Amino acid sequence: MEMDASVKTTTYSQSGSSIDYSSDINAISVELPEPDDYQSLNGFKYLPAWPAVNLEFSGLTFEVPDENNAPKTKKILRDIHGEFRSHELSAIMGPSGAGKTTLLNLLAGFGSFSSSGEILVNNNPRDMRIFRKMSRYIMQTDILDLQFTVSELMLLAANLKLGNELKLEQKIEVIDEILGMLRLKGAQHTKTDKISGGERKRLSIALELVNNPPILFLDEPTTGLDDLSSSQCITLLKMLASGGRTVICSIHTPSAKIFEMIDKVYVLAEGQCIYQGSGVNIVRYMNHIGLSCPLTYNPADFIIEVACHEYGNGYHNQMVEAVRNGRVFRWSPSTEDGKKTPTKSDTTSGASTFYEIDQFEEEMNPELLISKSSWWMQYKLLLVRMMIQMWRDKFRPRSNY
Ligand SMILES: Nc1ncnc2c1ncn2[C@@H]1O[C@H](COP(=O)(O)OP(=O)(O)OP(=O)(O)O)[C@@H](O)[C@H]1O
Repeated sequence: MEMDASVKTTTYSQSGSSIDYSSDINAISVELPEPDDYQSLNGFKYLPAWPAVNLEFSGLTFEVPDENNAPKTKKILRDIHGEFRSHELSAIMGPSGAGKTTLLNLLAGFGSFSSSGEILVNNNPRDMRIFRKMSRYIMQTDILDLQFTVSELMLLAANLKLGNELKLEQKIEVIDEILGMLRLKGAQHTKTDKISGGERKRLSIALELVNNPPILFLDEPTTGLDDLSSSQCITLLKMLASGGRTVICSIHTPSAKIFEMIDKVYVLAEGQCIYQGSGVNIVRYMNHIGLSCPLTYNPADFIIEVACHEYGNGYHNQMVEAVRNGRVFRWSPSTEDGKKTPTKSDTTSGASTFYEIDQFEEEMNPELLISKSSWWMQYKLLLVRMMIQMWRDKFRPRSNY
């Protein structure tokens, strides 16, 4: 029981915040002078503003060895093109096996060795050194430490990601703001094995927001959630996008309500793109090519059925061709003044003017690329976390059967 005393919580109160944290996790935070280059953005008072990011890809192909036909390969993605922009919530849709996760992984920078094609970040070739710092990937199954409360995990993430850049009080303010925005304050003292599915998903997002990344990738964020939690999750992602971020998720069959909230829909079928554009335009587009979506039908279900050839085989090639030759782009959301690339003033703070920039890297504040916490600090934090976890696990009440 001695250890229990050492892990008892301390209450910290700053700017209306009243979050309890494990004193062991707090022990590693050291007070430093206030940094100058943080600004108020989106309610995130102390987090740095990143430049907004547009992601463009062309000729993207991904193939794997065909196990049934040894010397041959199987094409998972076939020469696809597209663009995902800042300030937009984009969704990659398609039937099971269409290649959604594969595309999301390639865009996030995983498995790119066996792929071909070009991926551009704000019109420049993607530099993985920078891209890794600015993007976060939230997987379908979140891995959370069950023996910690929501607040403790958030503070650990803040210490790992923000290092000594911020004082403890400032980190607590940041955490408070994020938990407030994601409606997690009610669960802040609850251990993560007790929180609901929707709260778990929001916590996974909250943990990744700690350094305000400009690009978020999410694999099936609504899987396993009920209708209400799903639409709350998508509303939250839309809010993050409207703050200047580029939010890209894969999604299986969204409800009509969720589908309406998506700014840009990218539909895959058999590794090819059959539609990219605004979700609200999809019915008019399909009408245009001779496919009539019944009034009472969910357009998302309808296009997935089309992708599964339920309305015949003739439409697939026609739709792929319309994407290839650019005819489909008239159904895309309009860009401001026809300008697509974010400017220096267009950041995750929510600014929204667009014009050309030549060197994206030059626009970045070099401070953003420097790791905020040293390997030694990370080692100490993770060691303390492991010890607390082992201790709590040892004294966790177990059922007798
Ligand atoms: N490394 C690999 N080796 C062999 N096959 C693969 C590999 N990666 C993906 N595939 C296959 O490629 C296809 C697309 O996979 P992917 O996971 O991208 O589909 P998805 O659209 O996300 O499907 P789901 O909605 O079911 O998750 C599937 O048929 C999958 O089995």
